[in-house]
Amino acid sequence: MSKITNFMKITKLEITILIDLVAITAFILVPGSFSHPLILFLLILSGTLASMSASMFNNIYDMDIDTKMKRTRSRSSTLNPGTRGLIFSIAAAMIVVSFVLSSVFINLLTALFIFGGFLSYVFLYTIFLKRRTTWNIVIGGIAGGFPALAGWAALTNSVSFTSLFLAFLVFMWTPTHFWNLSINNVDDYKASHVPMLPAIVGIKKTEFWIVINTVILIFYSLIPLLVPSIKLGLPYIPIAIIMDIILLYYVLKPAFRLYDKKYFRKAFGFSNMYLMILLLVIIIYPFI
Ligand code: HEM
Ligand SMILES: CC(C)=CCC/C(C)=C/CC/C(C)=C/COP(=O)(O)OP(=O)(O)O
Repeated sequence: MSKITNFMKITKLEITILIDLVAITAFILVPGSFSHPLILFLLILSGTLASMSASMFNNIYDMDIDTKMKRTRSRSSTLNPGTRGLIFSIAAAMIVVSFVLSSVFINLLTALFIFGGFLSYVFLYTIFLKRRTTWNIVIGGIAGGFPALAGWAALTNSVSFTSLFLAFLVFMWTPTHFWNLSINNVDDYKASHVPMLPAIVGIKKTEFWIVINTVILIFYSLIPLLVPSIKLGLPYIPIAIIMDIILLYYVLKPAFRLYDKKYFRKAFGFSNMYLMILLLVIIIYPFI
């Protein structure tokens, strides 16, 4: 049992679940989506394989720094020089199966969007940006937008204002999501020379940029009020306003509590809740 749980650790399954929820949300928003359960199943399967594969390649590439960081060093029990070859082969097989399944049984555009998420996470973020610039997670955050484009394209073979809105919502959400977490691991990032924002500019400046990014995210989340063609269901706006207010409370609190790291951890935790609840409200509405 521990072999399976350890293997799941290097696939970052908890992240993949929220990534899948992004794709499912975009899929559900397409009129008539309920009559295509098989396409939805294939979308989730292809996206899950790609996301897990990307996470495995990320962990293989980051083996040198992951052993130096408290949060990630336990991965070496599963991923180490002895198992790297096997895990590389499994990850490679997963992304190939993902691309074949999505391109053959859904459509090429969806397969390209899923593959785009894989490429942007593995190459743009992990290999090119992560160890070079404090903009790493801002630009690398586009990886999280691809599932929304894939979810809409699975049934329409196209892009829309709605799928673009969802893609950029995840993109805008990512810095608030990750910078709160990174503050709790700032010493790790300094030790491994990864230029995450708090490791370079300090905690107070990072809190400033978290608040700025969150204010922009809040205004962005309410854009459907101004763009009628982005139809997310009646409950979206009122729930978004409530979630925006609570998110702002969580991201401002550290500044009023002497930048105590536990409040950044709470803000990180709520940021995941924030995105999950906004997505679930959109998914559940058509069923009520
Ligand atoms: C470049 C963009 C991103 C970065 C750098 C990032 C970074 C991280 C890191 C370092 C963790 C902690 C993982 C661990 O300790 O094992 C994490 C957790 C997580 N991330 Fe992100 N993330 C990004 C984008 C996303 C996206 C797009 C999603 C989903 C839409 C997402 C969802 C999650 C979830 C659900 C967790 C687990 C939270 C928990 O364990 O409670 N992340 N992220
Ligand atoms: C459609 C598709 C495949 C999309 C992929 C999107 C995706 C998996 C985004 C997640 C990005 C992420 C968790 C980065 C963290 O890596 P890190 O190296 O900073 O985290 P670590 O230090 O925990 O390894």
